[in-house]
Amino acid sequence: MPFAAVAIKVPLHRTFDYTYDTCQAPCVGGRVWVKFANRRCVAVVTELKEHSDVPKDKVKAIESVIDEMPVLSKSHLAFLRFASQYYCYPFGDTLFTALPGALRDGEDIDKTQTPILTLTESGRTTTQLRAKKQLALLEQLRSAGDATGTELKTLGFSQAQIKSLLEKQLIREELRQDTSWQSTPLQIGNKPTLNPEQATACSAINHNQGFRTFLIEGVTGSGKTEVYLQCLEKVLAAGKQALVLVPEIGLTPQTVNRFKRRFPGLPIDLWHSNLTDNERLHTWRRAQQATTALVIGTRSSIFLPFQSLAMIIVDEEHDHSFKQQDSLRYHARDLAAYRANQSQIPLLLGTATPALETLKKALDNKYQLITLSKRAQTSQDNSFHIIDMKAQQTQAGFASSSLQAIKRTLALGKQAMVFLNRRGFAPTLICHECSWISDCERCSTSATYHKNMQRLVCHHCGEQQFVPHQCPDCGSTQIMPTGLGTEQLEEFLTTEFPDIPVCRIDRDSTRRKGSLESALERIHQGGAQILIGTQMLAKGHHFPDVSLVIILDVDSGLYSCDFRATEHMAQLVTQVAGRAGRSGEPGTVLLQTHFPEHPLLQDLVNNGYQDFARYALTERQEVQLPPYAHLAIVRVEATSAHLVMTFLSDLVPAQPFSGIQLLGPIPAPMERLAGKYRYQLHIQATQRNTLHQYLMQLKDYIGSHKLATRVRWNIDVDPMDTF
Ligand SMILES: Nc1ncnc2c1ncn2[C@@H]1O[C@H](COP(=O)(O)OP(=O)(O)OP(=O)(O)O)[C@@H](O)[C@H]1O
Ligand SMILES: [Zn+2]
Repeated sequence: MPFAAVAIKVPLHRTFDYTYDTCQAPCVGGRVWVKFANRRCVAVVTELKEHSDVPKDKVKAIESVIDEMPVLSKSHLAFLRFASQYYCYPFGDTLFTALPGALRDGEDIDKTQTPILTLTESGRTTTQLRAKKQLALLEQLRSAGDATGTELKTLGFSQAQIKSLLEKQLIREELRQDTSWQSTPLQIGNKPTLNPEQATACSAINHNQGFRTFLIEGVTGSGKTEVYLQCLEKVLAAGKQALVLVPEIGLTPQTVNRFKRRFPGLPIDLWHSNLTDNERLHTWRRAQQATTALVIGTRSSIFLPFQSLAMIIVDEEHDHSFKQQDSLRYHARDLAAYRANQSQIPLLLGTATPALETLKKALDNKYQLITLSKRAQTSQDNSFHIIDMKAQQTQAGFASSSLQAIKRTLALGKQAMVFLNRRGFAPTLICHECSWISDCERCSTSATYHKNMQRLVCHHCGEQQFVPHQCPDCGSTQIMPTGLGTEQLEEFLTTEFPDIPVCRIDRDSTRRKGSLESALERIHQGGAQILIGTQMLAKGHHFPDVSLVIILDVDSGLYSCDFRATEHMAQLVTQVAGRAGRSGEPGTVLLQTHFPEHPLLQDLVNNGYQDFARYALTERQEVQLPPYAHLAIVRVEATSAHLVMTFLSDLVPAQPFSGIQLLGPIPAPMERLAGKYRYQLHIQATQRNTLHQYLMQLKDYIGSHKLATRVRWNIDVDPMDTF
């Protein structure tokens, strides 16, 4: 009797056997409907076989077959199996995480047409429209060609604007048959001549055959993207596909347009969290059928089933958004390395501030290191200055010299950028009389004061409270905001510089759809302005007019309990600083700190990230922390602290396991979050294999533990932080 082993979306580390009818045979990698625990659900066939260990009278039959052709190829299944094992996450869950929603629900994949928006005759000539944004949309189609709804939405246009233009018959939707693009010669838009360093980089990459990882360590603005573009040229001209992974906030209109303009007419698809199920399905299918040439996407695009993938690029590889922080806790960069190896293709990792993991592999010659040491459009480097904040008179957190620097910059018609990685008005309210603090009721942290909203908001659990007029403890009316947030900076700078437009970019100011895009557009129009932002403003943007950058708070990064905090601080400082002086004159970067003599800060400022990172690596080696050891964290939470402790203590074996160091159970740095108590067990090993062997056993042990269903637990392999 023939059997099919199938994966089902359940939190179990195994597949399930079903029989099937040979006249309607399933295929490996195809979907079927099965009955599981009295529920009808979609399953993916992972193996067809002649024997099963399930007793004959217990085994059920597949209800019906959905796909005649696999939706997941054998190699893709192998890739997902690897991801499941590596991240200790159930195979069925992993597989269903990778599939787009429509396929998870059993929908048909058999669509071969994509809706495209194109200009009508009158759309081509219209130059007057009352709605500016609609006019901009027409302009976009005129300059960069037809586009899908997904693309336009990524570029900051709304569904309402599209609809309105459709009604005015200035654009129309055409269902276009996906055709092969491989047979038409690749068109290439205007491009600069590479400088010698870029040319060396491209030639090293283009001469490569098979799998190889390149780390392009290029200072900010050194033209890494240009290197990607010129390497892609070769791949795309050969009719092969490529994937460009970008950080969550890196998928800006600028980036997208740059790729579109360079390769006019080429089918380019975008992938990010804001797509509809249908849009995802389209891109999935276009990747699989090779009707798309290039996908630019955020982390989950690593799961797309390309038919002929020939290059993967991870831009800003150090960025934390490549690591998923819940369910399948994967790192897209690390999975990219597996996929590149599996497909025997090159992997390009680019950044000005490599993660220490990546840098170590490059220094160990596992990756080929390519350095771009000069900025592409200016010959000089930015100048850094440390401002000692000890005993300084400050105004809204600014030293007087910082304010003067802003004045000078604006007088020259340039832009100044102020960076503070904390949104809201102030991180706490404090009672002047009794020192009551605005704590979040559900977390061991304070709630941030948001003046515009008149609310206290916990940035960890999202809980909102009204702002009290009187101290809840002593009744005093002397409650004041303490500490700084971006809202406060905005209020202060708007009063200080009344004639100058001030633009704040953080998660609050950009919540409305399209608001980030329009803010970025305003900045790009240039002229004297002050930009205030959190890390949303730090990365990837090219603002030619910014000549001054002020970083207000580096100190929290110097003294944090997390071992990656200094690395993270240095990356952020370097990336933010890199926004200054990107064209013409070099920029000025001011760092305000209470610890001007701190050796890491000195190293960063005087010798740059490259030096800092190499020094930081020797520090990690001394204390045997990643990347010199491999780490996994078991995180457990429940409403009862006792339950969590009992469970975690039970995971610590009586006998030590050779090659494994355990730390814990210890409370998480934020012990209480959203009303739950959180504890952790750190598991560390010098050998990757030892760690994974241990985790395999541990995962099975946890799965069978009687308390496992009464707590929430997860295993985080290669965690990005210890919070
Ligand atoms: N060879 C070149 N000649 C002239 N201009 C160039 C050259 N290479 C890049 N540029 C320009 O220099 C600017 C910075 O280049 P690019 O965006 O590629 O740098 P990057 O290293 O990717 O930047 P980031 O710091 O954002 O990561 C861009 O405006 C780009 O068009
Ligand atoms: Zn909270």
